[in-house]
Amino acid sequence: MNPSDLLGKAVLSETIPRLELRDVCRDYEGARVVSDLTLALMPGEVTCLLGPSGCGKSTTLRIAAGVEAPTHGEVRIAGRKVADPSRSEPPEGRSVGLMFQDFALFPHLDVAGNVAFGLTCGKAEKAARVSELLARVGLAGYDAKYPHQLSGGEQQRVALARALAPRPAIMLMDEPFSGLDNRLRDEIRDETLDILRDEGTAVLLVTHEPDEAMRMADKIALMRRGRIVQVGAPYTIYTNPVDREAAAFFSDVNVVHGVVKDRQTETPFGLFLTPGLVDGADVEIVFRPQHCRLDFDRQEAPVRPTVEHGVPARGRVARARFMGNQSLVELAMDHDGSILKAVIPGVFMPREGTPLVLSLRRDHAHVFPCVNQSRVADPWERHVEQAAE
Ligand SMILES: Nc1ncnc2c1ncn2[C@@H]1O[C@H](COP(=O)(O)OP(=O)(O)OP(=O)(O)O)[C@@H](O)[C@H]1O
Repeated sequence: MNPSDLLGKAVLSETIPRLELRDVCRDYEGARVVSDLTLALMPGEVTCLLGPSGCGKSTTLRIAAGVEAPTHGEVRIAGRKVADPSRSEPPEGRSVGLMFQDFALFPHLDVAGNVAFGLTCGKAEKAARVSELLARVGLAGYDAKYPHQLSGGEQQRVALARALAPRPAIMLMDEPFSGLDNRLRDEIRDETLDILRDEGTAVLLVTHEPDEAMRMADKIALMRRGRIVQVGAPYTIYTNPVDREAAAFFSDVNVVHGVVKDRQTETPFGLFLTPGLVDGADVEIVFRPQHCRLDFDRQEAPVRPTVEHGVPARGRVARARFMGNQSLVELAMDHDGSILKAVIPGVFMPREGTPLVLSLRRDHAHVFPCVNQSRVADPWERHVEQAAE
């Protein structure tokens, strides 16, 4: 059976989202755990719902699967409404494949029985699909083995074959690789992705690991406290974070504080333009340790400011650690004693107390108004203009 059959003869279009969540909310005991969530998954696209523990990722996935109903909003599959607060079709009618961390193969069924479990076609067709899938996941000839005779990675492959068997239009995966050790995880993750892409399945993968999302996703939907705060390609999300918290979700960040004056902000690293913000607004300049440069502080040949790296600021080494293929140097800054971190490729282990100058890639620095700033009531200029109208 193919996905079109499962969707009641609806033709699966390449231009209609396979899965759409529109303004979905979910309340538990009066508390809203998913808020106004809108998301569309296109065929063959892997979307990662990424966010910290408890932000509502699994709840969103369960609503997409049909295990739970939305309190508000609707779910559409291939353009057809399958759930709103008054009605929610069960998972069987949705053409969704499910893969969870606890992949729970049926222990009393052999591998072939597990893979064939969701198939309703004739015996010969079933056998053909099972062989095809076992070959696809690298387990040809494992048909008669039982789950307890398989390694964790092999069990995971069987779970994938089982989920793919009915050719679901959508695959919903909740931390499916977290039970595997690192090397196996990378391998299985990549293989799984290749298979899902080949099958043209739209994938929604829940994870709290930024590395996993960056590695797997065509599109990341970053969630926080029940809401999607940013959606985009991994590169975009990483290089253009929507705020400090979004930046800090992917790596350590350095933060330098400043106050807006005449649409710009003076810092020990030079001036930053801060258009749209009112005088007196507190801002933070956020940059990743990877985007820092360190130089020795030579009085006779001082480091000059450049367009790319701006003005260097002085500090002394507080700590240096070797991290494998790079070194992490923590610098106590002369201007305020704060610690800023720099990641330097290769081995760079200066002694504690060594004077260094730190500069940053200005094109990778982000300026955000402080979230809990107190100096002005509202940092945005437009509000002041609107109020004056
Ligand atoms: N059945 C339930 N009844 C009451 N509260 C629930 C229920 N399911 C989830 N919650 C709450 O909803 C919030 C979101 O939970 P959810 O499992 O969706 O988060 P998550 O982002 O997937 O977290 P994790 O990464 O830890 O699995 C949490 O505060 C959780 O305690």
